Amino acid sequence: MPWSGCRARADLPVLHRQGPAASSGWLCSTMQYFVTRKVTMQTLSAFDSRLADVAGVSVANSTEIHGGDGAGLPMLVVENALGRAELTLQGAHLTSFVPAGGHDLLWLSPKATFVPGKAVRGGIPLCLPWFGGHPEGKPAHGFARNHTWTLVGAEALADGTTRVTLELLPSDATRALWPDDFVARLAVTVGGSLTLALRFEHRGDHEVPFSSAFHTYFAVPDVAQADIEGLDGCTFINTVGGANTRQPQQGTLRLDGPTDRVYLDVPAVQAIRTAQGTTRIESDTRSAVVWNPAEFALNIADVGDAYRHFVCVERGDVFDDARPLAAGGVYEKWLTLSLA
Ligand SMILES: O=P(O)(O)OC[C@H]1O[C@H](O)[C@H](O)[C@@H](O)[C@@H]1O
Repeated sequence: MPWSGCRARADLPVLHRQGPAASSGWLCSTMQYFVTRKVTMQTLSAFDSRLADVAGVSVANSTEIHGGDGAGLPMLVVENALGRAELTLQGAHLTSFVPAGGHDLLWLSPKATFVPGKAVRGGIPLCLPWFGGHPEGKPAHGFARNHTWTLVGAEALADGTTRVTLELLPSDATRALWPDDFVARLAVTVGGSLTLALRFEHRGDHEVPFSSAFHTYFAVPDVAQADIEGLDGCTFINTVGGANTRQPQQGTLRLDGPTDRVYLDVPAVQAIRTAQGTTRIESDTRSAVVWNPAEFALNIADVGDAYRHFVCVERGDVFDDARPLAAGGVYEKWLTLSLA
């Protein structure tokens, strides 16, 4: 589903922080209420809270939902009759998606921490505006996942889904890592399926290297028994141990140890089949990174032996599939997850 592909009701506009109609009276009379639970959080601005009030979106805090010490991270809960999702404002990072009557498609580590500035382990971190390590030693997977995004839109759509839009703009912290101006937006549509539509506008006056991925952690009962389909015949780069060897995938993929592979030029759709069901992955991105560290996870504090219960299939545009962004260039890609 493309960025603008959802059928929005004409009387339910996206709201912007500087929008002319940001009065609660106007909102009450024109927006359909889907609110399941309202929590006023001091961590969100008054305007953000008002957006949350009008479109089936509630605000919460990670400590309320996931426990743990300290202040935690502000979160959004998006819920309607078709499905329910949770995300942290930090990173615009999905941590849960449950279609009605189904199970959570996303894995959130039982050892996950919700700490400002540190990416949450699990869900869908956004790797942006680079994937993997950086040649100058800047943080892996870019800065988008570690910075706080702003809720700028909330809509109840005519088809019963709910869409929230989050935005990340430059700050002193991002300029230290990425000197150019940019506007990053993520539209998250929650229903029987989950769609993330990413838009990154490069506002610099010169070409820049660019790569990106939806680094999705899928919940599986046992990673050793999960079948990944939709990669047959694709060339993959095996990056385990820095090998960087290339070979074609033959048939269905089942992981049998530490795995870190970059599949290039993949078909639009993959499926993960387990005893629990089949998860469908669709995207207009070109790559799919498949990752599970297996026993190496024992050295990763927020994973440990829980590695058995996820597999990452990260749709994006990375390695050979990445393309630089020209001056003023825009990157727009989407990902849709559902139970098959
Ligand atoms: O620990 P992170 O920075 O979140 O990265 C986790 C993993 O992300 C991707 O899957 C990369 O291909 C892996 O090499 C990396 O280990």
